[in-house]
Amino acid sequence: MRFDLITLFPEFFHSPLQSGLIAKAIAKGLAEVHCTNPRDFTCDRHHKVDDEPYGGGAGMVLKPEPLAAALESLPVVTPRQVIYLSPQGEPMTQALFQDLATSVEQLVLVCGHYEGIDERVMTWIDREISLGDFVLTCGEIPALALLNGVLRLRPGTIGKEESHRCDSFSDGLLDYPHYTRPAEFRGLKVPEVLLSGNHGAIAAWRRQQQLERTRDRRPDLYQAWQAQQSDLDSH
Ligand SMILES: CN(C)c1cccc(CNc2ccc(C(N)=O)cn2)c1
Repeated sequence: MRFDLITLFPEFFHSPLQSGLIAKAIAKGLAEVHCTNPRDFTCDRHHKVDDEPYGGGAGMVLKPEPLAAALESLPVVTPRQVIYLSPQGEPMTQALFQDLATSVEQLVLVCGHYEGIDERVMTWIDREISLGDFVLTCGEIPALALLNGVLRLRPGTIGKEESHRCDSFSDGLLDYPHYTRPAEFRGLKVPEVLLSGNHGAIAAWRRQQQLERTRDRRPDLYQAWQAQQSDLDSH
């Protein structure tokens, strides 16, 4: 899978792409990541990439020419999606990551800054996606999150396929609590059932934990899950 990051700050991505499972996936050739800086596509003496908004108002807007030139400079690998990260986009979810991980071979991620990009650049954009309902100084952080979440789902990135199965959001419920050695830590014990070796009881306890935690912490997810359950029951 090829990721093209359109960013004014390519150095932002250096360290995150050199550590952890993402670095291993890149080293294994599961993905290649390229950064393209719109500033390299400016023609004026000052390498201007932003300008004041027409119609007035605070902040700056990214100019269309450097962005469009940067986008047009990229190799095209199909199937591809050109994604713009902004607070106005569709929210990132595990389902969205699953969709992207299985449907494209190239992801172009356009990282906005300031107040955003000139609307005419949307001609080159297929999809607008948001990390959540908040504003950051840059689109690089959401782009890194999306790259991470999508690459993680590609076969081979995280060893045991098993670890996808229990993703918090893959079955619509939050995850159950996890424990590891020692069995007692500062007087705090591991729930007996987990030490029992009774796999049926363990699975039941974990499911119960998922339901309780989702009900208590995320009533929105819990209701969606209940609705999905009644759909399943009625068929
Ligand atoms: C309208 N505006 C302020 C703006 C528009 C575009 C980009 C940026 C750069 N900042 C970002 C980018 C994405 C997200 C997100 N939620 O994904 C949050 N902040 C800001």
